[in-house]
Order: sequence, then structure tokens, then C-alpha cells
Amino acid sequence: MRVLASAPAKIILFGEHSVVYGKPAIAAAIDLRTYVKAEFNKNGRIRIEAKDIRTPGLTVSFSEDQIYFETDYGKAAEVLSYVREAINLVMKEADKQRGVTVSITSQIPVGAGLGSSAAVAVATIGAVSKLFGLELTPEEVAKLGHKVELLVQGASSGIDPTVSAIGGFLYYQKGSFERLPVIELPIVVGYTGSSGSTKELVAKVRKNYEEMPEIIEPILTSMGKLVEKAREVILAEYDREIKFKLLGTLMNINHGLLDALGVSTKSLSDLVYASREAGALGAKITGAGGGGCMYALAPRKQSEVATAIKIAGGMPMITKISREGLRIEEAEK
Ligand SMILES: Nc1ncnc2c1ncn2[C@@H]1O[C@H](COP(=O)(O)OP(=O)(O)OP(=O)(O)O)[C@@H](O)[C@H]1O
Ligand SMILES: C[C@@](O)(CCO)CC(=O)[O-]
Ligand SMILES: [Mg+2]
Repeated sequence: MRVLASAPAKIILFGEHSVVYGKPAIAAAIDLRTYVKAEFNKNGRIRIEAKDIRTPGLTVSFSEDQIYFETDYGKAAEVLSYVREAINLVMKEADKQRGVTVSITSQIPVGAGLGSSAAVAVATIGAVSKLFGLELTPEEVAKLGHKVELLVQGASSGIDPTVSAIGGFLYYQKGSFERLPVIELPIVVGYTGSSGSTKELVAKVRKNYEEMPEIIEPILTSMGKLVEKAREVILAEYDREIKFKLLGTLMNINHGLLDALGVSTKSLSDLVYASREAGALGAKITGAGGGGCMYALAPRKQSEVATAIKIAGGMPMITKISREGLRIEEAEK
């Protein structure tokens, strides 16, 4: 049997990092996907083929106590840890051990704040669970995806695997979510081209928090409050212009607070300011930061903002919200 599953990237509109401390956040799935094909093999090993991760052509096989590298790139085992943990968790859930080959192709830049780790975990859980005959609901896949992130990163709010598994536009807090109405958001994502590790950035914020809780706690509380405000604005009956203006202001405040937490970089802030100067109503980091992506809200100014991002040295992407989360593309007997 062979199963092909896919899961989307996400942007965090408001509330990254503070969500790890139990505050709410708002995120949306977007139309970039990771595809995972899973099939049984006869040699009893787990074989992972990651075709487009930065270590090109990476293939790793492992059995219970050994890892077989078919390329000699140093950090291979670590790079594939999300996929390995996802396969292990599904096998535990199914209470079965069999040789499985998993092949991954992805449209999502890695370490760029667009949830590539969650998408690869969710698509792997989707494909492998179907292969083992488990019928998991998207919520169950999201919970397993959260476990994978906790195992690999040490800390995770679970927002990324939840939005990747469920799709659409979500308000999320401590493992629970509410679907928000999907509004067409005129956004532009700007990619700095550099990457940041979510594990390291979450640890950096934790260190500051532990050293200076009296300074960091109020920042996190403000972030939580601005997310509540953003939810109110999204659900209100205002006309679109007013809504976008208010959301833009909240984005700018959120960016300033993320900068105060130490997760922005010069390139990210350059793209943020270039977008605002080109007419965006708001611009902020999306995801863990330390490199990766920002996004701008730019009604009727998307192409101007895209050009400004390019001139400032970034790569603009005009994306749409994806209503669909995890998708089983094919399941062949
Ligand atoms: N196509 C892929 N194949 C295999 N592993 C992948 C793939 N894409 C992402 N990963 C895993 O996810 C890691 C990057 O995850 P990380 O959480 O640091 O960034 P992100 O998920 O892209 O951004 P963010 O968490 O800020 O949204 C990679 O180092 C790798 O372990
Ligand atoms: C930085 C963070 O808040 C978002 C990463 O996309 C981490 C998490 O919520 O698990
Ligand atoms: Mg991630």
C-alpha cells in the first residue's frame, strides 16, 4: 500500500512566542504545502528521503538502534528529527513496527517562520497513520503533531501543527482553537532568505524570561491583549477599510513587542519598514523570527509592497489562506 498526504504552511498573524506562555494567538494556513509519500518496505527499516531540504538528496534509514546515512552530511539525524518522531509516534499509536519508506517534497522554505516543521510532521503523521490503517481525526493528528514538536524542540504551543492539520483561520490558546471566518486578507509575505531555528529562538525568549520576568511578563501580557483585540476586530461588523486599519496598527505594535523580545533581525526589520513605507497598513515578523519571514497587510498596495520588499533585499510571496489542512491525496492498495 502507498499513501500520499499533504499539509499546509501557516502564517501567525498575531501572538507568536507569547502563545508558548499560554496567551492566545491567531494563525492561518496558507497555500504552500509539504507532500509526504509513505509505503511499506521489505527490509524492516525506516527510510526517509528528504529531497529538498537544504542538505540536498538527504536519505537516512534507521532501525531501532542504528541510523544508516546514505549521504554523509553532518547534522542529518537532527535535520530529520521531526519526521522520525512523527513516524515513531504513529507506530506507537498503532502498536505495530514495520519497515516504512517515507519520501518528502516541500514547497515551504525551511526555518522561515512558515511552519515547515509542523507541516512535515502533520503530513508524515497523516500518511503513515493511513498506511497503518489508523483513522485519525484532524484534531488527533494536530495533537500528535504537537507531541512531535515538544519532543524535538522541548517547547511548543501546538499552534503550528494545529493550523496545519485543521486549515483555515484559527484563534488558538493552550491546545484549544476556535475557527474564525476566513476573510480575504490582502497580504504579502517577505522572506529574508535566511533561517532561524524555532527551538533556539523559543529558548532565547525563555532565558530572558527567567532572568528578567518582571520585564518580559508585561510584554507577553500585552501581546495576549492585542491578540484579543485583533479577534474582536476580525469578528466585528466594521467595514473592511476600518478593520484593516485597526489590524495594521495591532500588527505594528506586535512587531515592536517581538523586537523587544529579541527575535527580530536587521533584515526582518528592513523588510517591515520598507513595506510600511510602500503603503502597508501594518507589517510584522511571522513565526519564530531570527531570520525567515515577515508579512505585510497591504490593501490595494500588494504589488507596491512586493516591489519594496524586493528592493530591500527580500523575496516577496503573495499567498492566500488555505481552507484545507491535512489532505490525503492518494491511497493505493
Ligand atoms: N521538507 C522537509 N523535510 C524534512 N524535514 C523538514 C522539512 N521541512 C522542515 N523540516 C524540519 O523542520 C526544521 C525547521 O523547523 P523550525 O521549526 O526551526 O522552522 P519552521 O517550522 O520553518 O518555522 P516556524 O517554526 O518559525 O514556523 C528543519 O530543520 C527540519 O528538521
Ligand atoms: C515561536 C512560536 O510561537 C511559533 C512558531 O511558528 C512557537 C510555538 O508557538 O510553538
Ligand atoms: Mg517550526
